[in-house]
Amino acid sequence: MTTTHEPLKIALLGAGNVGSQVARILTEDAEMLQARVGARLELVGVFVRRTDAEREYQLPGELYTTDAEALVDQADIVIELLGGIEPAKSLIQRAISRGAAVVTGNKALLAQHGSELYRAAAEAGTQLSFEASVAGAIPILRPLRDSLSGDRVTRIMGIANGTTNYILDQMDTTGATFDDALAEAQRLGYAEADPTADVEGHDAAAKAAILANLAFHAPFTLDQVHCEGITAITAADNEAAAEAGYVIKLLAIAERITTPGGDGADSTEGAVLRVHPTLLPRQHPLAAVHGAFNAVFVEAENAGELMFYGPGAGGAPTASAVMGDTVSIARRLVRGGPGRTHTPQATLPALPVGDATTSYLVVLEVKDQAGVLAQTAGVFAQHGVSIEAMRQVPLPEGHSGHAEAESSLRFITHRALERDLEQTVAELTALDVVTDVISVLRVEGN
Ligand SMILES: NC(=O)c1ccc[n+]([C@@H]2O[C@H](COP(=O)([O-])OP(=O)(O)OC[C@H]3O[C@@H](n4cnc5c(N)ncnc54)[C@H](O)[C@@H]3O)[C@@H](O)[C@H]2O)c1
Ligand SMILES: N[C@@H](CCO)C(=O)O
Ligand code: NA
Repeated sequence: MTTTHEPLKIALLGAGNVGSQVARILTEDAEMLQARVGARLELVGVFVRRTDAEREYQLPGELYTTDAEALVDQADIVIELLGGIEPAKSLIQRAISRGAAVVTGNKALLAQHGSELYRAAAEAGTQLSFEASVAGAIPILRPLRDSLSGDRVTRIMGIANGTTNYILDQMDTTGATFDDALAEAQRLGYAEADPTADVEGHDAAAKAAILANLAFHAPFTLDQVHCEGITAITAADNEAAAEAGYVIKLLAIAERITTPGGDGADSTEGAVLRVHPTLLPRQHPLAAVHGAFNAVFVEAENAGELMFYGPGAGGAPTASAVMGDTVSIARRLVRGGPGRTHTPQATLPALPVGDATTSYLVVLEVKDQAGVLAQTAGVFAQHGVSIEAMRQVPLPEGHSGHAEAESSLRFITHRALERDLEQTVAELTALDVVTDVISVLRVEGN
């Protein structure tokens, strides 16, 4: 193919897990990319901490630089794969203000400062794309932004963090310990530089905010996401879940809701964003997502239920999403046409998690005496929480138990307001006949 357009200059910031794979693809697939874009994608430099460090994919030495600003200033497209807030944010702002297009996988940055950056890009008439920031290789942001832009998304449930899915899956299927599974996820390049962001749910929460932005066309941020990680999940939780026919997944949930109102209060339309360990029935499509795979389950008014599935982490898969954004941007630079900027315009308030409805699995260790059932069931009733199923189950293996405890009770509730469920559990905990609360887990998809 003949190309008349001059080469497009690409600056790569970061040569870690993802950056080194982007460098490899830009080099090894240069011809293919040129054919698809209609111009050569010329890698003009890679910003690194040390130019002489050993890397997974080695480029000619002269391409490495420690001068990020000079590199950004000569680029048509800047690919940011440093992670973290600074210097990533300033470098992206610098690129935008020069009119360069930007591709990033930096969810931590976008979930906190996205609105400011989207606005800056729109004002500068340049493009900012970030498919890699949510669910790695899976095309999910483009479908939300484009394919579903004529529909109304009502709810998203995602397995959006590969590391925690890998850990929970290993614990469920092989009985691995939390620490061993985490070490393996780190070795395989799924985990963030500081894996606290993975296991405490912050990475999934950042993705929930970005997904909600695109799905609901409103500017949600990380601090509006209710976030619980997986560090408190115990063997007893796993056992209780398995015994009741569920699997535990860390879900990122964004849903449009209308509060019930009543008692003088008006009903409000808004969105609740939450990340927490969640029980799913074993037959739910998301329950079949194993290892470090991700999946995003989308419900829309007209489309119905959709599921997007694939590798959500790892160098090469994430680099695939980065390259997709890069090619798309490059084509527009070559052929003209409006850039794709994302400017959330709707106003949809973020509502507190107490307004969400869900159901709970509650496992209590109780004294084996007359009236225990009536007393515990009574607490659910007082808070208007309806019980779907109740069973007396054996105390979990390895659960030492209290001297007077001879039994445990497992309740599964119908859907109820989160705040009513929370109060129910608090009151159950305080009952004299309840000697321990073994598990409290939310259930979705039943
Ligand atoms: N690894 C994945 O599976 C994955 C998936 C999706 C998105 N992401 C995102 O992609 C980005 C990159 O992830 P990664 O896994 O490649 O991380 P990484 O830690 O492997 O690579 C980041 C690189 O940037 C360099 N860097 C960081 N700060 C720097 C600074 N101030 N100056 C010079 N160099 C600096 C680091 O030395 C490192 O080599 C992050 O935003 C991450 O959240 C990663
Ligand atoms: N640490 C993240 C990388 C992908 O964003 C994960 O485990 O999913
Ligand atoms: Na993606």
